[in-house]
Amino acid sequence: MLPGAGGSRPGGSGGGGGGSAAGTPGTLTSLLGEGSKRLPQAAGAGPEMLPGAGGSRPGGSGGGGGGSAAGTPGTLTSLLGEGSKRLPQAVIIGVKKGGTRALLEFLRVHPDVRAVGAEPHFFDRNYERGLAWYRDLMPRTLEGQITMEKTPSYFVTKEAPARISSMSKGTKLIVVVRDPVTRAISDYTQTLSKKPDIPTFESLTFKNRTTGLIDTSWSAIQIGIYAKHLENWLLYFPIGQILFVSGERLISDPAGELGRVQDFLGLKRIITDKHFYFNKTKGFPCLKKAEGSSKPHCLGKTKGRTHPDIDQEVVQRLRDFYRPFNMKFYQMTGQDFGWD
Ligand SMILES: Nc1ncnc2c1ncn2[C@@H]1O[C@H](COP(=O)(O)OS(=O)(=O)O)[C@@H](OP(=O)(O)O)[C@H]1O
Repeated sequence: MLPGAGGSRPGGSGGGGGGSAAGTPGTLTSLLGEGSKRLPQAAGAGPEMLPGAGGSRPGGSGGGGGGSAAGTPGTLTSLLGEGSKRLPQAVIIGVKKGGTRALLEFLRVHPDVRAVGAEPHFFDRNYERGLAWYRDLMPRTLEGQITMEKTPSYFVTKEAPARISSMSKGTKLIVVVRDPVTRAISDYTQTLSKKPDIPTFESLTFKNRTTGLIDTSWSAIQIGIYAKHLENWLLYFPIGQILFVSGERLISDPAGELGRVQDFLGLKRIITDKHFYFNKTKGFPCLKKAEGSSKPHCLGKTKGRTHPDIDQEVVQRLRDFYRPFNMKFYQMTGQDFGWD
């Protein structure tokens, strides 16, 4: 276990939550080889503070830019105090390090999407503040515009499905998933960037290196058991109300994935391959024009970090560990993410 792995924040209950979800099927429980176990504090999950955190941007509503269906640009809308703050109709619930920021930034280009910039962490850490507090974080929208937010820790928060369902049973949920092994390494890389003295990835992976027993209580490992977390959501939402976005394809074919997302949200397909270019220096797709700007825009330097080299034997051991859970996840979602 990583002692106090990164993520503890004052007043925060953290992205933890989810021990074994009520109703975890016997197969998953036995695959894990254990009974209920608390998911520790998500490692190193600091809030992403975008400029104008809290949803606002200078002169903007956090939506900014883009004309609405009625033709009023978002920034003008908020300056005029037009429109109203609404609870989100769609939420990106995970997964941590899946590519959630990229998806939200790309979606914000759409004139009918308005999103809060920072992660509200309402359904995990701030729930006691109430829905009025949550709504107040949201940008103003006009009829026909969709309000969105992203907080990746919701996916692994045991209470989140019931809470989101009680806000609105019709909330559309989006999960960006990524190969759980790469995701774990990405998660560790983030923690390492904040706490350079932590033990190696290899030593944190195992409860006992000699026997090869994996420490499933380490959040970097635990978060990637997608099938287990999904069980918890399916107690409250039909599978058709959850869209699974491939984190890998979001990089290799952003326009293709954005096409699926726009369809799911009932939006006109406005974001297309014309909006993206591949930035060789960054090594990732970037926007030709960011929302509310005429300049090209790549994500910041905390996105697309160089990962440390991990012992290939350990990587292989993790691949073997995740395989049955991945298969189960493919079966549950009807999608093969090609992680093996
Ligand atoms: N276009 C583009 N630009 C930069 N980065 C991109 C992009 N698309 C996906 N990604 C991947 O997003 C990973 C970070 O995921 P999240 O934004 O979900 O992280 S977080 O949970 O909000 O911290 C991040 O992980 P790392 O590469 O490990 O840093 C990226 O691989």
